[in-house]
Amino acid sequence: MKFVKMHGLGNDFVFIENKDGRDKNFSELARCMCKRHTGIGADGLIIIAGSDAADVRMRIINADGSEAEMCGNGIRCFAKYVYDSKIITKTEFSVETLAGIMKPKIIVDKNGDAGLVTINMGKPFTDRGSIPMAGSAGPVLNEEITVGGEPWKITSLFLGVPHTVTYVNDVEAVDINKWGPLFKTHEVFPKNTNVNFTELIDDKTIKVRTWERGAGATLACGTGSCSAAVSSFLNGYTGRNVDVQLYLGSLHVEYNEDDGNVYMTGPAAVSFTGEWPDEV
Ligand SMILES: N[C@@H](CCC[C@H](N)C(=O)O)C(=O)O
Repeated sequence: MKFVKMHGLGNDFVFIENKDGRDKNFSELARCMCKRHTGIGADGLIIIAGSDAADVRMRIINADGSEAEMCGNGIRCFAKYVYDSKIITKTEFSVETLAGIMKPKIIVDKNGDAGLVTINMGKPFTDRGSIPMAGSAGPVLNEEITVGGEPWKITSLFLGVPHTVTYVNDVEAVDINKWGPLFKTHEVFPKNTNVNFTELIDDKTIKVRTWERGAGATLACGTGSCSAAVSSFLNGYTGRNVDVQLYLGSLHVEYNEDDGNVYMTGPAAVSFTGEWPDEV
């Protein structure tokens, strides 16, 4: 089985094409491929498949074998993959995901390949009941919960996947491997949560470190960056346009005033290609 290893600012994925088109359970394959020491090593497995509802379909299986609804860094890589390999020849197209239809826009580089990619991530939802934020009261801002015996203020929302944002003075000082799992399984999150420890730099810049459901601490999280940007705007800390600083670079996020959608722009890169034995 041919695979391509890609990453979006260090959030890394194995890509395979589901050529026969049948829906399969890819959990075990994801667990084996994603293992850092005995596999290819990745935060998730992404499957490229055909779609009746959009130009193409993306499935994302986390490193632990659980399937996520969406993946922000993954879909930028996905867009580069399908554009550079000519599965899709348009620079603007639609991708079916479990979180709905996403719309990538490719910015073509000087070699004719996909360079930066902008994704229309759709509208944020309130977290717990999946109520659209537009026209509703929106999420509860800075709600206090007790995690690991300590009080934390959180803003939770659903932007492709469930996210919680909590503000800290210094993200580097937070032991995210300690706190991440405690947030993830907290009783207030029926589908578990990803958690984004967020430091405010100025009204146009935030710094985010994410602990992900299904993958643990990652170098970047696209849906998490978007959630932290939306939360920062709703809390009155930033404007609608924010640069999100991550370990290996930045994502630009715009929470558009006119259409209520969230637009994320950032890089996507191929690390290497290879063959994986078919018998897992
Ligand atoms: N890294 C991703 C999010 C992947 C899904 C997440 N682990 C979940 O299960 O919710 C991103 O860039 O958005």
